[in-house]
Amino acid sequence: WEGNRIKDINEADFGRKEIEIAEVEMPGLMACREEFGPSQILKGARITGSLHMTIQTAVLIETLHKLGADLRWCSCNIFSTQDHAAAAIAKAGSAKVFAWKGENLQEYWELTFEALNFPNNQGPTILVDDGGDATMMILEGAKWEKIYEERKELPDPARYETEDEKNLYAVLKRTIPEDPTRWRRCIKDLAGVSEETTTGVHRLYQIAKKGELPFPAINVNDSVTKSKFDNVYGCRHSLPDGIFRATDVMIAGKKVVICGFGDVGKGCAEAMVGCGARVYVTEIDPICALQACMKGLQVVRLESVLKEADIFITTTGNKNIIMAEHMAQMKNNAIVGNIGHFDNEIDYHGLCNWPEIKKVEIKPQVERFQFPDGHGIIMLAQGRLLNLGCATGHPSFVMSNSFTNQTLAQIELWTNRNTGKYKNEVYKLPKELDEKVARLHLKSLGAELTVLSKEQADYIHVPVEGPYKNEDYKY
Ligand SMILES: NC(=O)c1ccc[n+]([C@@H]2O[C@H](COP(=O)([O-])OP(=O)(O)OC[C@H]3O[C@@H](n4cnc5c(N)ncnc54)[C@H](O)[C@@H]3O)[C@@H](O)[C@H]2O)c1
Ligand SMILES: O=C(Nc1ccc2nc(N3CCOCC3)sc2c1)c1ccc(CN2C(=O)C=NC2=O)cc1
Repeated sequence: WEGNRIKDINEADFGRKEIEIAEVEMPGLMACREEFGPSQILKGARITGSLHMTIQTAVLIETLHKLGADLRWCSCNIFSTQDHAAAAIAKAGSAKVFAWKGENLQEYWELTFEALNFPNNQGPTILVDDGGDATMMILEGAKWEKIYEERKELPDPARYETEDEKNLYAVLKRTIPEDPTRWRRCIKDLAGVSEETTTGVHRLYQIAKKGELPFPAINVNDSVTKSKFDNVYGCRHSLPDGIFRATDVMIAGKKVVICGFGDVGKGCAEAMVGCGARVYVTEIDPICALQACMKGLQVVRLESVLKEADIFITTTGNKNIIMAEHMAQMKNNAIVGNIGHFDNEIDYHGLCNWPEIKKVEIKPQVERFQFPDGHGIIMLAQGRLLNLGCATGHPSFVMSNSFTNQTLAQIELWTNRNTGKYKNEVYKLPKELDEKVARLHLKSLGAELTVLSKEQADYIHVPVEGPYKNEDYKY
């Protein structure tokens, strides 16, 4: 399809049907269209997005488009694109899309370049990033342009360690000689970036700390209405979703171990209690452990429950939580899954290399590993995020909260591109906007907010219209 690079335009109608369903579940985005659409507040903006090309992201894209922006979009993960979502956006012309499920790394970086390459060799004027790859391409591109200007040659991409780096620099090596000032022009044109996740935000703070951030950045990840929704409510919904789709196991009456009792662990434990399980928690942090006790949960060491628990879920964001040695001691057909960090909470590699282990794929993303003694364990999503591998990630309503933050952040960056309000630093959205995101999601749930009297507002020292909490309030 002219100007797009997607898998199959024939999936567009299916995508459109799912987008229309998702819109009803994304009231915050629909409210933004109502409020900011008439004024075309993003008119003139060129937005590049590097964020999972899913049905929910399609609703974000069409919201930004309806606010007047011109968009080009790629995914931030080689597997996360839903091809029917990409096709629907391409067919509607809401954005030019450069993404398909199952990209290789060379394609991934070529597609990221395409998303950054507007007509007439222009770059974006605002950026939506998830994990920081688009930001990195721009910053590394500007760095390599200076090298090229001085030496009239560029380093060999093969010098880099990872396949990721090799492929990123291969794109830069090809494109810089064609237009040796592109990336510096892009930086000059950019009003800023709004970053979706912890990883990307961490990278931005590191760059800013070195004084090397050349445009403003808004940390969407740490909006309460983003992180609590992603971490607590998103996982509370999608953990059982993934387990049910993968195993059809009856959770009620079973012993479930949740490793980690942070935001994700709290959501997961609550879901498992709701399913009628007996829930055990492992923790390193005494405060989180005490919180688990206050919920009536048993705080244990993993080693103490290996032989009796039925389901083990890691949520720690740490590595080496469940090792092959642990799984060798588990009861027959114990279920093991991860919903925390990418793929190193569970020792999947060690399990695959256990002497005389037998691996049988029950169905995609569900494997049974049988030990020499005949007992086996059921591994979900190869130890990767089971809510993505075995289900469809977070539900639309959860993403509506995240993406309404993204939309408000894009408006902030664009409308303040010439006001000097934002310096080349990393900002969180003001609490008023965080509260606004929450407000935009109440009506569809039938919630009725109470309004403070002036006297009450003065009594608790807050404005009648908010913000209602101070910056370090723990929701
Ligand atoms: N799958 C998803 O959709 C999804 C969504 C949001 C977050 N996450 C990921 O989940 C992870 C956790 O996120 P979070 O917001 O809950 O973080 P968090 O820091 O709030 O919680 C992690 C908890 O694990 C505990 N922990 C660390 N090491 C441990 C160990 N060895 N044993 C037991 N407990 C240990 C910590 O004390 C902490 O309480 C992160 O990697 C995050 O990126 C995944
Ligand atoms: O990462 C995401 N998705 C994803 C899907 C499949 C997949 N398959 C993989 N592999 C690994 C190697 O072996 C083959 C299989 S990795 C992988 C990743 C992802 C994250 C957040 C949102 C945010 N989100 C929602 O949750 C809902 N809408 C959203 O935009 C989406 C996808």
